[in-house]
Amino acid sequence: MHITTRLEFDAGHRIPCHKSQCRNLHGHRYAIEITLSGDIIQQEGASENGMVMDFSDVKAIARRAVVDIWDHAFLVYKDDHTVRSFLDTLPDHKTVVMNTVPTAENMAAEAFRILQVEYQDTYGNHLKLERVRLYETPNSWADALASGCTV
Ligand SMILES: Nc1nc2c(c(=O)[nH]1)N=C([C@H](O)[C@H](O)COP(=O)(O)OP(=O)(O)OP(=O)(O)O)CN2
Ligand SMILES: [Zn+2]
Repeated sequence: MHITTRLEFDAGHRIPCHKSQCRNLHGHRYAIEITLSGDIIQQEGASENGMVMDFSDVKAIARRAVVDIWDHAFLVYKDDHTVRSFLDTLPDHKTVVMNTVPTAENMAAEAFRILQVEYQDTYGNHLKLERVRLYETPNSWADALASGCTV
């Protein structure tokens, strides 16, 4: 069985060497979808009975490990020295320095890497993170998959 839940957040970024508009500082209303697989829990009387994992628990983990860190932050590539220097001048600014250029692909890969270890199989139901889908706009997204082909 597969389950998916979705969270949204706002963040700023730029793609420093982009051929067009995306080299400018701008922001998105991002959405992140978390897909887990596992057996349906069969434990009479348990809160999770009939579920792969409680959606609220899936979201709480994603919020703590990724969404709350990226929300209302500016995501800056570590080698984007111009913007990093500027951001450093802003007192108490929420800046997240990324090891890769903050494209949808790299953000999906990074979120997958972070979340993979967060979803623990506490019911012995083979719980596994299968996919992180990161929407940069309503029309464009990237998938990081457990198979590793896009991570
Ligand atoms: N493969 C990728 N291509 C682009 C990315 C990316 O992360 N991966 N990012 C950008 C820019 O960040 C840009 O902000 C988004 O580009 P685009 O989809 O063209 O934005 P629009 O607002 O024009 O989207 P519409 O859906 O057409 O309104 C560029 N490319
Ligand atoms: Zn963008």
